Amino acid sequence: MTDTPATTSRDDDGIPPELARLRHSIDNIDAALIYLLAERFKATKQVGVLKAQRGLPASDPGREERQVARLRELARTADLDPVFAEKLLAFIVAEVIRHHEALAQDHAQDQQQD
Ligand SMILES: O=C(O)C(=O)C[C@]1(C(=O)O)C=C[C@@H](O)C=C1
Repeated sequence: MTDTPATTSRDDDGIPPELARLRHSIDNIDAALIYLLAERFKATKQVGVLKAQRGLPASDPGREERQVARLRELARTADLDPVFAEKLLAFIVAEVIRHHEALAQDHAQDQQQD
């Protein structure tokens, strides 16, 4: 089998052009979401290192509360379901906290070895 690019004309064969156009747009949006998430995780990794170095807790419920309120409001303005926006943030933040905890553990182990 030969390699096929991510978006192939073969994928679009035999489907209505309008559907193909919309799927192309969806693929672009999905790509943007992946790049945006990667940037967000790069930033939160730096936060995790900083927190580990200073012995700060992985999670900050007050900050999360403010983020939820802000994103729910943004979602309303953008005509997106605020409940979905809150769930998405919770999903992402849970992963960030997992990373923070792993970084804190690594940092504690490094300290013990010194
Ligand atoms: O802002 C922080 O303190 C973070 O660790 C980042 C972040 C986030 O992903 O936005 C993650 C965990 C905290 O509970 C709050 C926010």
